[in-house]
Amino acid sequence: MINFYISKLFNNNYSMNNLESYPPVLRHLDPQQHPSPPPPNSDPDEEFQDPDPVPIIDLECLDHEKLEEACENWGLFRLVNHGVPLTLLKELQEVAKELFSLSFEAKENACSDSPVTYFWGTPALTPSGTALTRSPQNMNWVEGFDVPLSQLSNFNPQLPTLESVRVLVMEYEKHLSRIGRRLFEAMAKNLELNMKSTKEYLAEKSGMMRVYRYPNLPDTNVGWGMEAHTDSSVMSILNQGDEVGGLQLLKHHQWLNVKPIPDTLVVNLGDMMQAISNDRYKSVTHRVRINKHKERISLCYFVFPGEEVVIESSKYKPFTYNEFRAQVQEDLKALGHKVGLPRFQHSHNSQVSLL
Ligand SMILES: O=C(O)CCC(=O)C(=O)O
Ligand SMILES: [Fe+2]
Repeated sequence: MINFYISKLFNNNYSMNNLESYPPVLRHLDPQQHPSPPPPNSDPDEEFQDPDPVPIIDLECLDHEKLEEACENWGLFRLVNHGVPLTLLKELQEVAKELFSLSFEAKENACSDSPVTYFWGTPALTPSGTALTRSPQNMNWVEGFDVPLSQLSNFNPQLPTLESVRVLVMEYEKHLSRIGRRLFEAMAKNLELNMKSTKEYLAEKSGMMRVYRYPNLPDTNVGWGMEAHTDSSVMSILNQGDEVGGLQLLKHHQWLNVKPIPDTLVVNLGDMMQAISNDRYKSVTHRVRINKHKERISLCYFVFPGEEVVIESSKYKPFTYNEFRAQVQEDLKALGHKVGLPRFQHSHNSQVSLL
């Protein structure tokens, strides 16, 4: 009976096998408390604006003015002509899907004693990779793998699907570190940062990768795939496939759906870029909504500054990424949410000391 309820909760084509591939907490949804709403004629959550308003940046013919406008007014843009083979983007989506569809226990076992961390319910991890526990009400409807790129070449997973992910991710990393560097150099030029600091800002091995799966649920009011947040990175480069939407960004107090478009990547700026640019560029607030009908796979590559590089700008006290990350962890533990950049602003000193 319970199994019947649970499988009804998920999509009709949602087999028990698939359900067992999810972490138990993502299966426990009480149908009495969360009755499914009647289907609306049109669901505003799933509508995309036409034409798509998100700025498009062409990496092959980089237009500095357009890039500047996107960074200042959006903090997010779509990247085309990025040079990542379409087959690689698709293969990554497919192999990630295959990995997630393994049983929960198989995924847990594959990652014990491994540099890759398997997590669920929150994207907030400690530096050692354990998920920071959330109360069930604040749970994010997501499971994922945290992939430390610097350790991948010595990693020898027993699970064949994880090995396929490793091989593809190593190939993908080459492309994405090139893209991250190229974009950062163009932004640094626009911001007239001196070249010495530009080279120092990005660490040699500055990337990190996360692979996510968001379940589909008929009642999307149960919560968020990923709640509203800003990224702590310099920038984040997202492969959200070409089928299932879910990413939303906040612009002028309104949430806007970012349409999945084949062969494009989505770049969003993070807190470090906002600080480096002295608030000229913005770390965009975004979130992921749950899709009623289809589960969603996304792969996110994060570009970080060197951990000990001091970020200096007039609006912020000098700080390193290590200090920023430690503060975020402290706030998550103490307050349950990230405070982020305001902690480091000159003008917020007095307020922060009262907290
Ligand atoms: O899955 C997505 O589309 C976005 C993920 C995200 O925002 C993040 O990892 O910070
Ligand atoms: Fe994010």
